[in-house]
Amino acid sequence: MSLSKITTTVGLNIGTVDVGKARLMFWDLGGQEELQSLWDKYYAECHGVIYVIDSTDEERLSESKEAFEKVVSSEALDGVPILVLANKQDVETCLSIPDIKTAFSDCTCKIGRRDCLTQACSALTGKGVREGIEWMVKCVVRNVHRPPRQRDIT
Ligand SMILES: Nc1nc2c(ncn2[C@@H]2O[C@H](COP(=O)(O)OP(=O)(O)OP(=O)(O)O)[C@@H](O)[C@H]2O)c(=O)[nH]1
Ligand SMILES: [Mg+2]
Repeated sequence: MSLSKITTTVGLNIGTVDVGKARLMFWDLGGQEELQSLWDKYYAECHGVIYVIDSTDEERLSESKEAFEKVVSSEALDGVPILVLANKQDVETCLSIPDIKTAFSDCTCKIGRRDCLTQACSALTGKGVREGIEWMVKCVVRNVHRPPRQRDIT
C-alpha cells in the first residue's frame, strides 16, 4: 500500500496475520490525544499490547510517555505482554532506543512481572518489525496469566 494512502486512525482498523502456528488479530487504535480515552475499552479482551512511538517526534515524546504510563498502570492489562516499537528508525535524526528508554524511565516500575520489550523498527523499510512480532507471539503463547484462545494456535 502506498504510504500516502494511510490516514490517521479514527475508528478501529482490524487486520489478521498468521505468524507460524499463531493467528494474530490486530486492533489498530488511533493515537491522537482525544482518542486515547477509547483504548481501555479493548484491554480486557486483548492478549498483548503493541505501543508505537514516533521516534522523530521529540515534541510529543512526553505526551507519549504519559499515555504509556496510563497503559502500564491499567489493572485490566495486568500480566499482558507489551511490545514498545520505536518506529521511524530509518530517519537519520530520530531518537535512539536509549533516548526513549530514558524518557520513559518513570514507567519501568509499573511494568512489573509482565514481558516488555523495546524494539527499534521502521514501518517504511520493515526493519525490526518481524523481530518484534515474533517476540510478541512467544510471549502470548506462553502467558499463563491470560492464555491465548486455542483456536488461534494451530
Ligand atoms: N519515515 C517513516 N515514516 C513513517 C514510518 N511509519 C509511518 N510513517 C509516516 O508517518 C505518518 C503517520 O503514520 P500513521 O501510520 O498514520 O501513524 P499512526 O501512529 O497510525 O497515527 P494515528 O493513526 O493518528 O495514531 C505517515 O505520513 C507515514 O507515512 C516509518 O517507519 N518511517
Ligand atoms: Mg493509525
